[in-house]
Amino acid sequence: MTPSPNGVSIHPDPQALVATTAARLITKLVDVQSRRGEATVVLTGGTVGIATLEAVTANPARTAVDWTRVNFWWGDERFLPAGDPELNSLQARQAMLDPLGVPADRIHAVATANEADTVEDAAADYARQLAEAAAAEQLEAGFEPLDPRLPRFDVLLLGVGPDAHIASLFPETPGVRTVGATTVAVRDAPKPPPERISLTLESINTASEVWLGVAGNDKAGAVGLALAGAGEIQVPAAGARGRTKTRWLIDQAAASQLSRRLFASHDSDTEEDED
Ligand SMILES: O=C1O[C@H](COP(=O)(O)O)[C@@H](O)[C@H](O)[C@H]1O
Repeated sequence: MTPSPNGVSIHPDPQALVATTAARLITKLVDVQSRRGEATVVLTGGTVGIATLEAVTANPARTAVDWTRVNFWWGDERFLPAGDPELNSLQARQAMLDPLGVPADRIHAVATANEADTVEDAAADYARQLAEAAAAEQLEAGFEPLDPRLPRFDVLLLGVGPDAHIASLFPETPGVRTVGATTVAVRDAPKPPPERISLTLESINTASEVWLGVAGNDKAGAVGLALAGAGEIQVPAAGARGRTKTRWLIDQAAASQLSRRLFASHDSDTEEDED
């Protein structure tokens, strides 16, 4: 696979990072909607991910987006009962989806532990939801999909853990090694809760744009390794690539192990849209 151009943007602090990412997301959604009418975003959990959604809600420019015509999916979910405050989808609803009035039929959450018997069932159900949306979209829009099992993802947001995990794909685990499937059930995640559902790396990499939002000193090693070209099995964040753009949106602390030479070679913040 030819790597898409990387853009690395370094912000002074986490507050500036999330405010700028929120503004970028709003602009991107306005652009996509003006071309195609509707847009699709894949959300992430985690500190930066949820703070970014809060910043979208707080941004006065949010009204430029037609939120009734944005489809939402998740890169990963924690397999927990409905109502558990650790659910990525619940946090996203509270931070952005509910305040902005996103209609229920645009929100494609992973089944909770009340709705699916096992984490494997939840992963299979999520794959089925994705495939159904892809089939409907292909019928309506009539375009040739990159992967017929997946809808088109305009922007896919990711956080990065201190161990360089993305979504629920942890280093050296079966999840990050999974090929040939769109979703994967995770049973022994090193970060609680142990049971999770994730898009696979090959699904993540069908997105037009992948944005990795990272803040903090504890993430600096992961960012440094990922941008130095580490292997994706050891450093999952290194394997996340958008088809037209991969944006690393980071704060100064997370950038502290990024060599100037590497930063210069990745600093091609070109705007290339495929639509
Ligand atoms: O558990 C998770 O962790 C990662 C990173 O979270 P952070 O709090 O270290 O930023 C997140 O991307 C993922 O969606 C989530 O399930």
